[in-house]
Amino acid sequence: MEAPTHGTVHLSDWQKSYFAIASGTCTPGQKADEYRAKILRIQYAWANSEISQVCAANLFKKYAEKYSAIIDSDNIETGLNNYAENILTLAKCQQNDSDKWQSALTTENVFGLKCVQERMQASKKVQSSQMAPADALVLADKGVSASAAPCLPGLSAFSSTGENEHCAGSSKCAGRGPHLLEHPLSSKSLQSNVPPVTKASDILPVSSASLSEQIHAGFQAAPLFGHKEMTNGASLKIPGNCSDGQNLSLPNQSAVQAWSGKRKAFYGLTDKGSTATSSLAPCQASNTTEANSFSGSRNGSEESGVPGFRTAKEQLWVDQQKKPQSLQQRAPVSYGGVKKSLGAGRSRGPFSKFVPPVPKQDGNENGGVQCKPHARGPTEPLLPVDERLKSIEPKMVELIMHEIMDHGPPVNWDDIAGVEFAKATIKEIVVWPMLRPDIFTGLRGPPKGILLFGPPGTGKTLIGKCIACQSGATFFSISASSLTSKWVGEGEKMVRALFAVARCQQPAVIFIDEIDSLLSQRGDGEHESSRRIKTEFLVQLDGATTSSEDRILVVGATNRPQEIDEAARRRLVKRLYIPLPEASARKQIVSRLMSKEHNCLSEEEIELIVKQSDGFSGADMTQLCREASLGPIRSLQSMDITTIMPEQVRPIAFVDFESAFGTVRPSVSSKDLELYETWNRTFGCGR
Ligand SMILES: Nc1ncnc2c1ncn2[C@@H]1O[C@H](COP(=O)(O)OP(=O)(O)OP(=O)(O)O)[C@@H](O)[C@H]1O
Repeated sequence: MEAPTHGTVHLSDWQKSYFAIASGTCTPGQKADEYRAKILRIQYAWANSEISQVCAANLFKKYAEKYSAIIDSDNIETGLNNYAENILTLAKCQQNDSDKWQSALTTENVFGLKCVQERMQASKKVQSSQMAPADALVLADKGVSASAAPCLPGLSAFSSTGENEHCAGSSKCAGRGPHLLEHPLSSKSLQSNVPPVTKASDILPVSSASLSEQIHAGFQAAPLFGHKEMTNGASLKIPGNCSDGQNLSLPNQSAVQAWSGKRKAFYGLTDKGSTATSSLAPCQASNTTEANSFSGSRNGSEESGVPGFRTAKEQLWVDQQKKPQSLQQRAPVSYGGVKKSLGAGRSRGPFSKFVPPVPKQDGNENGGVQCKPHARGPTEPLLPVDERLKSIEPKMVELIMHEIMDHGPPVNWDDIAGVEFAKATIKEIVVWPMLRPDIFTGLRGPPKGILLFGPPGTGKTLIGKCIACQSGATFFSISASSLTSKWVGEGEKMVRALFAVARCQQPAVIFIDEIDSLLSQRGDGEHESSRRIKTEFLVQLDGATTSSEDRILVVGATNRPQEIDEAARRRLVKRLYIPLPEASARKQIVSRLMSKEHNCLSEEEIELIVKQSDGFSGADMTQLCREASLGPIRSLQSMDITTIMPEQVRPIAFVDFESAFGTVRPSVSSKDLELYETWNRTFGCGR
């Protein structure tokens, strides 16, 4: 991008800052400032039509991610991780690497301020114990004076967490200063004293102006994402409760809120359902419920190094917990704050109905480049606007939505009997990285493809689905043979469309059953269309056309691993053998299935069933139980099936299993098993 020539931005500045950042010599604060400045420059360039919106959005994403990564990083050397610390820094004007963020407020002068003095006096008089004793004690422990803190009762719990955004810019910071501990009104008095609300103008006017200015400057990046209210001066206006005079609207609080809002804005810009206004409204979190839950959930947590303090990621986690159960299930904890705000921003999971990407309906949501949930009527046309879906035929998206995307019930690890090694490996290499992309980076990053191989009916599909459920990913399940047969001539397009939709719905798991038929070794007789599908698949799998940050996992399953060619094998880096269930797993399957039925099986009888079913697959065991469950019905021979009462059906007994063994046989031959074992020894990643 060409450097804008207007204003104070010059090419040399641009280059200088680039080299400063690249040199690795600048502090995290300087880097953050630089990235923020870059974001502004991008915005100027865009506003002046020097770059396209797409280009601006891409650049913005890039730098916003870098910026967020710094302010979110828990690493002391590379990040400005500590939210409270930064607020404190702002107010104290110490340890601040950026002179842009200077504040006139210091620990030394804060007590000299008239308003603070007044509040101290007032708090002396007020004996009402609006603050919860526990909170007060926590504050006291920290040496923070509530009497000096301009907190409302509703904010008391917040204070106790150490992240009272409202107070952080003023007395909390001061409270941490050396003088406060010796102050007559310090920890003892705060235990019962909560000061009355003070007019905004009374409180610490000194620090407000400069901070507000800086923050306004920082906010100007917002329009790129369509949050107009952030630039028109309303960005620092606190909506709802906060502005009605009941709560504080201290100038310096505003600054701190704005600082927090500014940070949140970076999370909230593209976050589903998170408008700029809400992200700039810490006061909403100051209602008692929020404050209490905040306090409660973090008590004793030392994760961030500040007891009771929550980072933005943790806040996200708490927010997730507050969502209805169904939502939680669909979108489990995502710690990838940066990714969340700037990535696909999906809010649905594997079991909800597919929500096609549609154009944004108003400028304030998502900035128009992301997918957005939308309740679409049956006749309403599908309008893919996501860049990644522009070249995809809508009918393909429809097909994927109806036939490939899985809407079934969730699967837990406990639902899969046995295969402990495979489950443990998958959790480690796939599920955790999908849940914590921030930790599993570089070499720890998840593979793009894994292969589950083994006899039929051993739970490979279950595992694929479980991966999706447990990692909060959207589950796409397709049989490779249907690519070549069902969508004749369209298979290649379907592969492309599938990956494109998955990219919009990431994190996503694409489960491909019978993957051998897609990736079989090339032969002379290979059909041209099959070859094209295979090529397209390998291209997609390689991520050649995708960003390396895409969180899409391909899980291939096969009963014929030996047919997979070398190139494909290499790409499916983790090849896990899913063997026949051992005795303990078979017992688990029978016990689990029987526990849902009326039965009279004793422990010994179950053991006998397990013994007798040696060599059965999971699917065989299920079939055996089904067959046995029909026994009681068959024994009602003489009765009219249309008239019998449910209670007339006797419980399932061992005798039913005995007769079931007469018709249900193991589906896997020992010869096949040998083949799997051999292939596992050669190419498998198991033990
Ligand atoms: N390990 C297992 N634990 C519990 N149930 C199992 C297990 N393995 C198989 N089943 C039962 O068998 C059914 C079929 O399993 P699944 O489809 O996952 O096997 P698969 O290995 O994918 O088979 P295929 O190779 O034929 O596609 C499951 O719905 C489940 O009822």
